[in-house]
Amino acid sequence: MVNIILFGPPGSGKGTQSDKIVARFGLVHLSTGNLLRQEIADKTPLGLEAQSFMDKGQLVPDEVVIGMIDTCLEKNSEAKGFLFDGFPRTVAQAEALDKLLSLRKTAISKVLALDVSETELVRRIVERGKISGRPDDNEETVMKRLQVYRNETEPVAAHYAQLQKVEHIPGEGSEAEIFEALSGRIAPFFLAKVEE
Ligand SMILES: Nc1ncnc2c1ncn2[C@@H]1O[C@H](COP(=O)(O)OP(=O)(O)OP(=O)(O)O)[C@@H](O)[C@H]1O
Ligand SMILES: Nc1ncnc2c1ncn2[C@@H]1O[C@H](COP(=O)(O)O)[C@@H](O)[C@H]1O
Repeated sequence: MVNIILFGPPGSGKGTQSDKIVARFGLVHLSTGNLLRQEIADKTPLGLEAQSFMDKGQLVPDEVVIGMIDTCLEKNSEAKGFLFDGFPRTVAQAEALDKLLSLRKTAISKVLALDVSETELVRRIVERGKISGRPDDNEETVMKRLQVYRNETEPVAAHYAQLQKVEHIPGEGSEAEIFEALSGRIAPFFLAKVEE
């Protein structure tokens, strides 16, 4: 299996690039943000619990998102690999993910981290807010989300850097350029499988 974490702060282009990556490589896209927004749209108890955290730019409790990912891995047991987007966001989530994958005799292949300046992140999210309808797409909430990212999510990169799994990719430039840079890091995992 090929398991990629697309890592980066809010607004760095993870969702945009995920759509292109899954189309090219056939990985299953697991975006915890999208899964949580679907729960909210469906008005489930999980969605109602998550909404209060999301609207304030806070993280949803670890056990909630880890449970969601566990269920998705189980449902997609035949997948050739996964693209994780917006997960893991805490070291506890990363450790739980490593265990869930190891139970399935697999592991994270690569963490691809998109680097974008804070000014550009805020610009993109405020711009997205004009059409997204997301209550967390405004300047005040994005500042909170960036603070949460620095405090709780950046240590996840250090967790995988210890395992030599992290590569940084410039996240500013055209979507096509960024996609080619990401594809160039993912393709070798598929070539290696063919040569085995
Ligand atoms: N290379 C790029 N240049 C300029 N704008 C971009 C680029 N890539 C994505 N965007 C725009 O920036 C916004 C954020 O992108 P996207 O939703 O993919 O980010 P994200 O990392 O998934 O964000 P979040 O974690 O907040 O959901 C979107 O409006 C998207 O169209
Ligand atoms: N992995 C996650 N852990 C905790 N909270 C999460 C996680 N993924 C998403 N969330 C919540 O949803 C919003 C939006 O997520 P995006 O990935 O940016 O769409 C995020 O601010 C958290 O509240």
